[in-house]
Amino acid sequence: MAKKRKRETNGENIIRIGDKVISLEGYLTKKPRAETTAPEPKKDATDSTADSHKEAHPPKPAPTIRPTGDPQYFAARQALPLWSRQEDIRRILREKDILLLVGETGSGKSTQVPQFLYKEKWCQRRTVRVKNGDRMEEVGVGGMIAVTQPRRVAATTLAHRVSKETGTPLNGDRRGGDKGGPSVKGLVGYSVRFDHRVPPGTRIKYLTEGMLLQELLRDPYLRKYSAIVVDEIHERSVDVDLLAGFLKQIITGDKAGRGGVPLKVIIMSATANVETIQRFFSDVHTDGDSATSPSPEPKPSPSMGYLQIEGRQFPVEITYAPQPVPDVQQELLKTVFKIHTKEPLSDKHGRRDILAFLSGQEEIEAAQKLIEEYALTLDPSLPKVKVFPLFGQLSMEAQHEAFQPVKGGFTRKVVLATNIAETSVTVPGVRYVIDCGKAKVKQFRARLGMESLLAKPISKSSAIQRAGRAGREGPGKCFRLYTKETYETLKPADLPEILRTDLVNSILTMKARGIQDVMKFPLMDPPEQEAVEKALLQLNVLGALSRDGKITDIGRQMVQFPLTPPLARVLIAAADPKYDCLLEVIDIISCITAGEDIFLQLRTEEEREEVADYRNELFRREGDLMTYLTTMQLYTAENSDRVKWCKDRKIHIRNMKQALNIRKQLRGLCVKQGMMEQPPPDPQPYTPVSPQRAEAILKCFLRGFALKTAVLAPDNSYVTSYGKHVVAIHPASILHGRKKEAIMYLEYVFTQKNYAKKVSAIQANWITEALEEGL
Ligand SMILES: Nc1ncnc2c1ncn2[C@@H]1O[C@H](COP(=O)(O)OP(=O)(O)OP(=O)(O)O)[C@@H](O)[C@H]1O
Repeated sequence: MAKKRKRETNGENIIRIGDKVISLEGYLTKKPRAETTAPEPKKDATDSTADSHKEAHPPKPAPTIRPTGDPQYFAARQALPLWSRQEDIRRILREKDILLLVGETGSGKSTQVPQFLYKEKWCQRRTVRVKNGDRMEEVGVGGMIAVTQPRRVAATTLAHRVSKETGTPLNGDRRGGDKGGPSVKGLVGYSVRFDHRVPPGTRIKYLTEGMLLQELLRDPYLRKYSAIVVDEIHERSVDVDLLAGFLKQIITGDKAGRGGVPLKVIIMSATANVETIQRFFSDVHTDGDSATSPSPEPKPSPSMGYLQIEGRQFPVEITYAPQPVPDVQQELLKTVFKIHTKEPLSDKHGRRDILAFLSGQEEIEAAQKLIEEYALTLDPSLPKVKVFPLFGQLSMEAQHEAFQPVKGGFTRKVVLATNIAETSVTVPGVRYVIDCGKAKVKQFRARLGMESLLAKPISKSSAIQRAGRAGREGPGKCFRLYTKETYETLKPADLPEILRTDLVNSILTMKARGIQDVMKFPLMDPPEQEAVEKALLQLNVLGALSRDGKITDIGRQMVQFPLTPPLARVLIAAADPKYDCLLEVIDIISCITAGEDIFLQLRTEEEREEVADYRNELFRREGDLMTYLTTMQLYTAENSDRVKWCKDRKIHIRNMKQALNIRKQLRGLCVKQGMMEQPPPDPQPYTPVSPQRAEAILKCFLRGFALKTAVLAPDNSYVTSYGKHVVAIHPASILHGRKKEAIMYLEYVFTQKNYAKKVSAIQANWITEALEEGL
């Protein structure tokens, strides 16, 4: 990609990518335009019209089916509302390829459906003949069921639960098996980032949507699988929308790639927008890659069944705040201790623990501190309180702690979670839910290339899901820290992520999967054309797409990394002998992708004085990226007490550990891809990076972030190179208040003001160099 490419010069800056002609106006020059907002969701998530589509067959009387697996779970499984409908589920799927299954939270969808299906005839592995180039070859198709989850913690906890119910080991040894029956290999497995447990013989595999998308790149017909269960579709992450598009292509395609074996798709949720899903799977789009041209007439549904299962296992009593709550943290504290002091610790159903939903990591950590401090003042005759935080950036081990029974019998567990625990999961012991009514939502403004992360009111769908976490092991209670009137004003569902996110990643995934015309890819809610064009252009600048819109070798290499395309591009540039700084770049990327900032915010002058000397050792005048590098290098060189090392510098211990995990994974991937030799083990002596090497590292980052740069204007403000907006350096950056010739920033966020975050000082001419290298 090093060669310079000429832009078309018919009077304006334009570039052709495939069949798109995109203007470069505004990237290098100003082009004022009004901003638009993304459209509202079209339909209520809890749409009552769903009833009119109910399965035509009346429910059959509950057959007396004996569960298989571990007998200690028989009674609980038989009590689930889904249990008596298992024959209906099997019957529909014998006849049809798609089933939309709507059942209340806790009715047994995620745990039972795959168990109902894996013994079905259509679910057995078959050997078929498929075309490979000019010749026919024999391949195995089917045998496994994939169950996708929006989050890692849901995939792993469900796999643990189902492996217990089936009485088969997750670690793949042969000691398990139905009691008294023949020994079996593993039946259940899971696959999430950093962790895969797929024992030999696995028939039911829980995995994140992202992992299945990765598998699709390697196996476009999903030949391993007989069925894909898309669980919690209502969350409408970009990944699940892409997955739905790919699945639609497979089920409506000619099945030759699967040797004629159909792939069954089961879509599940408690709060799905039934109409949107039915409409999506009913009309057959043409994906633009097939030989046929788009059909003007929607074709009939490719064999879709719908089943709505009423009833929940246990009731959940909902209480609203009588009036608006001025201070949510205070109200949370009051509610936790009201429950704790007034309600029993357990009953005949088991423990009665608390799960509270807060908007983000910061709020959780603040609440944890408040609750722990207050708990110390309690009467010693009362049970103790043990708080567990639960948010996405925690390591999997730390997340799993919240799912363990609390140690010490006379103790109540209080789990403080983000919406990571909102769907799919059962947190054992939880019978009380406290819902603060907010969640941090990412919103990307394509035109500005800017992302905001603001706490916003949740949707009704989320509120229902949150309450659903309380009634899973016995009758539960949900305390909503907002009024009934506020609840009524909540939107039925959240805006699908694809309409409010940077599309660069999604489009690269489509291209890697061979989709040429991304505008024709089937999506439930297609994004605006302008957002797609911006993403195409950015991918071209990154060198991931050629000018004719095809994915390049670099693009193909980029999708192998669990990173955003700009960061993946930086990583690949770092392996180029011209820059040769892969280990350093991995260290920096690990720190910036490990969660919220690894540097804790210093709130008081005292705190600042306390850490000043320590932190000065880490700071580099080149800015935040080089500071992260020094921090990681010194941290890994430390071989006595890393916890103390972090505490002295007010560095987030958990995030630093997570950064180490990411570093290990990225190093492993780079070795596997032949980008570097196995690096020497830690600890390595610390050697400061020379200014020349720092320049190479920053230039490498510019390969991914040339469009995220700003130049100092005569009035001392920073003006972005793309769009010409004024941006300020965020107070958390070490370059805050400094005047540099030009800056590069990895994030552009809107909170109270437009802020550049993760900032580095660069030279203005490096920007043009990097852009020319890309174009
Ligand atoms: N990890 C677990 N520990 C204890 N009980 C569990 C666990 N997972 C599931 N269960 C039990 O199985 C029941 C059914 O769970 P399942 O996840 O299958 O329901 P669901 O219909 O998929 O719910 P949701 O829509 O809320 O995800 C739960 O209500 C709970 O009683």
